[in-house]
Amino acid sequence: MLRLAQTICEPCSKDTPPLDKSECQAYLEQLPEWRIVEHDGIIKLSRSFSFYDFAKALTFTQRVGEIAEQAGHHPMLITEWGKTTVMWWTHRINGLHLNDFILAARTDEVAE
Ligand SMILES: C[C@H](O)[C@H](O)[C@H]1CNC2=NC(N)=NC(=O)C2=N1
Repeated sequence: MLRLAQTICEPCSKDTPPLDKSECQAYLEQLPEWRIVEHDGIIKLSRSFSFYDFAKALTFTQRVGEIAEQAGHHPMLITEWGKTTVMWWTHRINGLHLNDFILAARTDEVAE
């Protein structure tokens, strides 16, 4: 099984089909803290990270923003006192793509 965090994101066209449930479940084995949720009618990858205070949550938010910019693939970030919630999905296909799982794995790496 590929190590998600080290996998290179791949180009995604609007005709690319979203991953199906079994594909998502397979990738999710490497992301035990993440959940697949339906939010605004779209299937997304979601995880909340807890922090000591708002400043720590904000620092983490900035780090996730940096890996998103590097990859050209961006999450929804909800930052509040002591917590940041990250949701990944691919807008272009209104669903989940391998890139979302890669970025979720990289998100876990910057949380440490
Ligand atoms: C033009 C730009 O590269 C595209 O709009 C990118 C930007 N970041 C993105 N992020 C996510 N999550 N999904 C996308 O489809 C997407 N598209």
